[in-house]
Amino acid sequence: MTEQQEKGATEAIRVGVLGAHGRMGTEVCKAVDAAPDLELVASADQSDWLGDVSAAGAEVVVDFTTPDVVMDNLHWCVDQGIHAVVGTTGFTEQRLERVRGWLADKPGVGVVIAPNFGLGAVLMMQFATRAARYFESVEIVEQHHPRKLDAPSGTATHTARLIAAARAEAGLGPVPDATSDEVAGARGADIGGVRVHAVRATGLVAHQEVLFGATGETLTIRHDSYDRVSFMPGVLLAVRAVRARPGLTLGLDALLD
Ligand SMILES: NC(=O)C1=CN([C@@H]2O[C@H](COP(=O)(O)OP(=O)(O)OC[C@H]3O[C@@H](n4cnc5c(N)ncnc54)[C@H](O)[C@@H]3O)[C@@H](O)[C@H]2O)C=CC1
Ligand SMILES: O=C(O)C1=N[C@H](C(=O)O)C[C@H](O)C1
Repeated sequence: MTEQQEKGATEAIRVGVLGAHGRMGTEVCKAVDAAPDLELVASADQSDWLGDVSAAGAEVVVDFTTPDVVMDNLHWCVDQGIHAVVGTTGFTEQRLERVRGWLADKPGVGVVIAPNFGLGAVLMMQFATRAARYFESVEIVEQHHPRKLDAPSGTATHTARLIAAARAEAGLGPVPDATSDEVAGARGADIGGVRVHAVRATGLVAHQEVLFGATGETLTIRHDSYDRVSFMPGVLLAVRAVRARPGLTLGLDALLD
């Protein structure tokens, strides 16, 4: 039996990829193509017509495009009744609310949006959330390749929000910081009271450190993606799960558990 016949015999999930020519999209196409239970039916980039993706029968669309187009893509998917797995960054709380609104009108459709599909990165965020209540100080340093469009990264932003929520729940006040005289930007961005610093350098892929401090000790939690294949197990996990998860799933945590 050929691989194609095998896929047909087991009713493979029909997958379309948006941003297919990009760094992530290229890897996703390869990973979907290599998975015996998935079939790559459409691979579209910015000059392609989205109608071709639905015409090809995609049941699940994977989006790794850019923050300025992802909302239109996602709206289109939900409208068409196509499930979506989204890795593209730029999801503010307002954007997530809009997605929830679209999904309310399409109760059968599932959307998974994950700021990071690396399983190690998901664990790094979980460990950081767990540690947050025990340390009065915390800062995040994210490091990425220089072609990244946004800063701070989606992962760092999400981590900062998780830590801020854990600190608030534990009744911690603001982090101690006497700095009042700074060159603009020297102390990084402030996300929910957590300072986030973004480094861009050739040779990097995607890396993050969360530095906690208390009297007499520090704890550093670090994750490194050296290759974009590191995101693929998480992407495929979401592709396999999304059809059975109507509504919005934020992050991979629920899928891992
Ligand atoms: N959640 C995660 O685990 C990860 C998320 N990302 C995020 O994914 C996004 C893409 O990252 P990269 O692949 O590095 O970027 P990239 O720039 O290499 O790829 C983006 C691709 O999207 C295409 N594109 C632009 N507009 C489009 C449209 N309207 N329809 C279809 N395709 C369109 C571009 O032509 C390009 O090929 C970024 O937001 C990045 O931060 C990246 C790595 C992991
Ligand atoms: O642009 C990237 O490369 C990455 N983007 C995501 C982010 O902004 O967090 C995930 C990962 O860090 C790689």
